Amino acid sequence: MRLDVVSIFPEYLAALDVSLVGKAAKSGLLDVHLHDLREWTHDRHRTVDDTPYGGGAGMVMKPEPWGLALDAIAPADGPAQPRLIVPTPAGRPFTQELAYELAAEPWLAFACGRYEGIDARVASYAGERMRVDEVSIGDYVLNGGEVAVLVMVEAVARLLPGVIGNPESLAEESHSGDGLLEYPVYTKPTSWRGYDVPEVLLSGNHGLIADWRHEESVRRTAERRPDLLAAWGDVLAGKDDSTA
Ligand SMILES: NC(=S)c1ccno1
Repeated sequence: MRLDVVSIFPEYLAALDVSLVGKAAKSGLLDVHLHDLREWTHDRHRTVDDTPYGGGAGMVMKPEPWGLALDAIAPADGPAQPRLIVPTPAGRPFTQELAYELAAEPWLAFACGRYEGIDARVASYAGERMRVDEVSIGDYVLNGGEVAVLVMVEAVARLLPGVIGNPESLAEESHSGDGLLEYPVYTKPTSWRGYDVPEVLLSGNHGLIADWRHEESVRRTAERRPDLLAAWGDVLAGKDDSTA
């Protein structure tokens, strides 16, 4: 998978060189290209923003540098186009399902907005030749898209074949498989500061252990994410219309 990230703070994305994503890049599973948006400015001050039409606080990122950046990274007459992801609090939710979808793409490009955001015409222009998704990692506002890109790249990269050691572990994670939250996990010692590992986990009875883990997943989901449990209930009751 090729990844391009455009930002006015490309050094923010240095974290992509470490840990799991860094290993994937070094092994050739990821081909990461970081770009400084200011490469595509031509004035003395390397201006990337201006005041918003219609008034209001803050500044808006100018379309010109973004247009030149997209044209340089993914020329209109090129053999392929990336899927463009624009992190924004106004975007569709980033979910594990979307992470799996993005992990199947051969080329992703991320546009990191700053200030009040990127001139809306940039997404329209890009949309003429590539799929554009405006995506939010949560209902809160950051100072820019860089942190969101780090989150999304880690969530996507770890799903790529060969990136994590044991792909079986992906099946039992929160928000995967049955869509419930993951059950609590324990390791040695069996007793620690007066806290004991649940007896069932020491029983060696795999059926009982599986039942206990499912019950714990349902309990946790009911306590912390009843919204997920409602959706799960609909699926069980055959009301799920996602296949409609
Ligand atoms: N919630 C997201 S993705 C965001 C981007 C910029 N600010 O918030």
